[in-house]
Amino acid sequence: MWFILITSGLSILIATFIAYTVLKHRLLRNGAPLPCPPRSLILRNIPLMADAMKKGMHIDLLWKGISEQLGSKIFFVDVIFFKLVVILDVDMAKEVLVTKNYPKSFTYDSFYSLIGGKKSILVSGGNLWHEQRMVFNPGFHYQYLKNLVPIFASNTERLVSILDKRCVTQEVVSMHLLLTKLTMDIICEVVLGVTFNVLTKEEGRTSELYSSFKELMDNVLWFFKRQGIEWTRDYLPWNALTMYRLETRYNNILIPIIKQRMAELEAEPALGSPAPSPKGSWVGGGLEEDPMFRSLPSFGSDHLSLDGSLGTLAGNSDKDMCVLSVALRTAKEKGIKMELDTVLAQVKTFFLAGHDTTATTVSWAIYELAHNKEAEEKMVAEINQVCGGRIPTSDDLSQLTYTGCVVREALRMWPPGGTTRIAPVGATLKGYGIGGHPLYIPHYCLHRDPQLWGEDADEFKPERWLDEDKLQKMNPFAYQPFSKGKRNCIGQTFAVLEARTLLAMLYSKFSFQYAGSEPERQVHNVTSHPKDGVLMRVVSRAGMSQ
Ligand code: HEM
Repeated sequence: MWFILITSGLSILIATFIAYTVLKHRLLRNGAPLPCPPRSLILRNIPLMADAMKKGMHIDLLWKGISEQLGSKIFFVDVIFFKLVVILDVDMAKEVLVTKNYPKSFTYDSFYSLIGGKKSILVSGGNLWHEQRMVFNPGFHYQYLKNLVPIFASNTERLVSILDKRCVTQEVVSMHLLLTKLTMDIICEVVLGVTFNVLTKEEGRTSELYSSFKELMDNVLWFFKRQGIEWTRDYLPWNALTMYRLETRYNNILIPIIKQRMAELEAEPALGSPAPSPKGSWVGGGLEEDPMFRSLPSFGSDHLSLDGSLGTLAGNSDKDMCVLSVALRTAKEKGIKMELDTVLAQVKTFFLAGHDTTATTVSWAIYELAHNKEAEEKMVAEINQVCGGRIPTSDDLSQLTYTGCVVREALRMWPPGGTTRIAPVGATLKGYGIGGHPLYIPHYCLHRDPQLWGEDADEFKPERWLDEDKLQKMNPFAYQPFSKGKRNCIGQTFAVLEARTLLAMLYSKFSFQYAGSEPERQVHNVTSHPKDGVLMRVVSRAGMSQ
């Protein structure tokens, strides 16, 4: 009996595998065949990949290596059940992201429990995506976010007092861990209008929100890293039950708050017609009218039009002004019905996409500045001159030009993510057949390409962002930490504003000495981030000047 069951199970598996392999080759048959590493090259690259991961090198270096060996900026590699098409060419990236704006690929399915499923603004498409982006855009617009600088600042003050103590004890701290918790506190307060004190509980207890998020994330990643058996997560009952338990625990913290905000907005009288659209289009948070971005030479603005207005930001208290309340108000004015599961999906997406990414950016900036004292001193001089020792205002932040260059440069050298799209079956790209398979654009490879950035592409040079003439001549798709086109990052203004606030407040009081192993290793989860936590010894600036 068992023998029959096992052999028929195995036969079904083998037949499916053969059918799938035949099918995937057929899918790519349209257009010219894509370059692919010969089997030997793949085999050579497996130890390379294992070695890279062990050493904590950036995984995208593997794609860079294959591209150089093949002499092609587009190729595919076999990833067990599908072919991954890797694109390192700026013009091809433009076609995928802007000209065709292909939808997100199925590879995001692995993270559904973290982002609330297919209704998430990160992965959805069509009308649902359009509506959600329109409803949430106002809350990520500079005109609104600039009012939230005090929230960024008051949370950062708590980090400052933790670091004050560490200056005395000379204890080494993981800046990445502290910043991850701080940015989680900030995103919670900005999006939901509540404080969870994730950072302060670091001293003793763990916040329920943080531990439930982390447990869910660890579980998702465990399976994500084991591609061959990933399906067992959802189909083996005990794995599926664990996932259900973890997701429910996380959801149960968020749902009551969301329901409360929805009830408050339901009870609120309608505020009349929405405010008129601000000048120009502003997908991605209205960067063109954002003085923070205007203080830097422009580079590659690609804002595309999307209907929307600044919405009505009116509210009486902090919670009325949270991103969620602003979005619910906009939806009400536009007659868009917001279901609980749709709202939950967006809140979870903002939590996932909106804290570790910024924490990683600031961590890398601190790491690079610790290795580049000249840049640090320049930035500190600017911060002292503009902020004069007080807590920065939004106007101050928009004048921090060099600090802005530091943030841009940290994002160039260490972009936390990439993007993966999928083209319909039969699609071609510059004559190559690409249909039906995920198209991956590794931002790291574009940002470190010497052909695009020059021979110093691997060096941290914030000054490169001041060379207006050179920037104007560059292809805008050479730099895309926030991706490009309509699906660019909704939180980019938020992230840059937050990063500038953090750097201004931290560096007006402290300097950081790197205390980790050289070079800092990297880890690749949903995003790439520093593996060793950016260990730092904190030095008080007051002490330095005495
Ligand atoms: C330095 C910080 C950040 C970086 C580097 C970053 C990067 C990115 C990238 C590369 C994408 C495109 C992803 C893809 O195509 O798969 C993206 C999309 C997105 N990001 Fe960010 N992000 C950052 C901060 C934030 C913040 C603070 C938020 C929200 C509070 C946020 C929310 C989102 C959302 C909702 C999307 C999906 C947008 C859409 O498809 O319409 N991100 N981000």
